[in-house]
Amino acid sequence: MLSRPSAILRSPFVTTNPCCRTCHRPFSSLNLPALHERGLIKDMLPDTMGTRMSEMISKKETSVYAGFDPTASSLHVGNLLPLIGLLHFQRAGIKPIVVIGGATATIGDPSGKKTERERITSDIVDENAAAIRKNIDNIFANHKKYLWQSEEKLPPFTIVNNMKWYKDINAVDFLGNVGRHIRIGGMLLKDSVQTRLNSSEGMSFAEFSYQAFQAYDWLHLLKTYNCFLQIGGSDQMGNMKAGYDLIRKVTGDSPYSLTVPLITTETGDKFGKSAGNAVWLDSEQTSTFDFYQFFLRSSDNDAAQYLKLFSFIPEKQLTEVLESHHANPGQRKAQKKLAEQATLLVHGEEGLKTALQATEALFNSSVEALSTLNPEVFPSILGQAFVTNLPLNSSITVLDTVMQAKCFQEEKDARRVIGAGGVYINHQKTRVADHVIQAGSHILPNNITLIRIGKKNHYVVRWRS
Ligand SMILES: Nc1ncnc2c1ncn2[C@@H]1O[C@H](COP(=O)(O)OP(=O)(O)OP(=O)(O)O)[C@@H](O)[C@H]1O
Ligand SMILES: N[C@@H](Cc1ccc(O)cc1)C(=O)O
Repeated sequence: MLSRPSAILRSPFVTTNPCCRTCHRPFSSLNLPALHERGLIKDMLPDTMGTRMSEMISKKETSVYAGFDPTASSLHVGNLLPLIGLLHFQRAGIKPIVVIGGATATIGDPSGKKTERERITSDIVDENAAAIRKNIDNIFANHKKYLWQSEEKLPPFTIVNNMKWYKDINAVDFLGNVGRHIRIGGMLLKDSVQTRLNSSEGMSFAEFSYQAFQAYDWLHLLKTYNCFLQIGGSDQMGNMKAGYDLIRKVTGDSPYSLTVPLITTETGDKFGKSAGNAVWLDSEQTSTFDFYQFFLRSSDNDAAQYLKLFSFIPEKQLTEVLESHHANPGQRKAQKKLAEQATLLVHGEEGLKTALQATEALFNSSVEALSTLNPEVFPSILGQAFVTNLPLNSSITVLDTVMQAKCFQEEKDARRVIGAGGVYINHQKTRVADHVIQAGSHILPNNITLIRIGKKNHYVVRWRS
């Protein structure tokens, strides 16, 4: 589910290049109206793009940035959207900068939070920063390798931790040089502040000051990388406005911010860390298979919208996919294309191959696909807890196997469900608990056994001789 892009009837852009609706190459130069049409742009500040900014973009006189606080050990699907925004700019020859908020993570962004974040130690922040740097590196590398079908060279991207500049600025200098340009009135008006001030918990000075740090980041990037553009989720507009005001005040120049829509659940909650419903980009936390399945399971409406947001497929091809999908929705062509493109971006060709093979093996009941999967990939497909290594023992029974694989807590439950026909071994129903496990039928050539309880609970045993 996605919050709808705000309706902007009149185009808010000064168009410097024509819409590439019919071109086959995906966005050879930045086409903001086309991105807007795709639903990737929710709001803008200022709310129209002036001639000067359009020119800076077309002459590539600016870079563009988005920031991510390392408050978890992986990014998630929601964070993908600002990154995809950066990639669209990179495709147009504009240098993308990713800020990892090593400093800001210790302060805690109050945007969209009902309560203050727990303080994280700097050791954990450093570990998280290294982990999300890997996510980001992979995404840029996969995009270049699998999704950029052009001879043109992409400009290099930069990842920078904001601790790099904060470690050299002391509090007195920060307040003296930066704080004096930021007006309390504007800070108080932010939704993130108002919500907290009206709550029983109130707000700490640290969280209140967060917007000043994000504002200064932008000023610093403007001076260092000529960065006039910032992208973030729509919950970031308040922080971006603080940066916009600071830059105007200090430099007299006008920067520009764009927000992407927030991906939400059916109940309207933002997909993310705090909501506890994240689909992680790190395959140790959400397997490539589950990642693929998340997109494959989306509703027809979401799939149509997500394809525009999460893929780089040009408009014409997108229309073809959707027309073909609507002609026969049962084939789920839109969902398959979406899952394929998002998985390629995050997990590359290898990840997509594993996800497709696992889908065949688990959901399309293909014993052949199951037998050709590398036993080492099962922990990443199912999760470590659902994979058990067992010694090959000539007299082990079906009952022993399901108990040792921790499919049931009590033997009596295992016997009852097996007797009722609820246990499948390598997709074959098995009703006899005391049958001895046989190589060939129960144990596949890759030395694994797939156990399914009911419709969708999968366990794997890897046999070791
Ligand atoms: N569900 C989402 N849809 C679109 N953008 C998102 C989503 N979740 C986060 N973002 C964006 O990703 C960037 C980094 O977000 P952030 O580090 O705050 O992640 P988060 O998951 O929102 O964390 P938390 O839930 O702890 O606030 C921000 O620009 C934010 O707006
Ligand atoms: N405040 C952003 C992360 C961020 C950090 C530093 C920045 O300069 C920009 C963005 C968030 O929590 O989502």
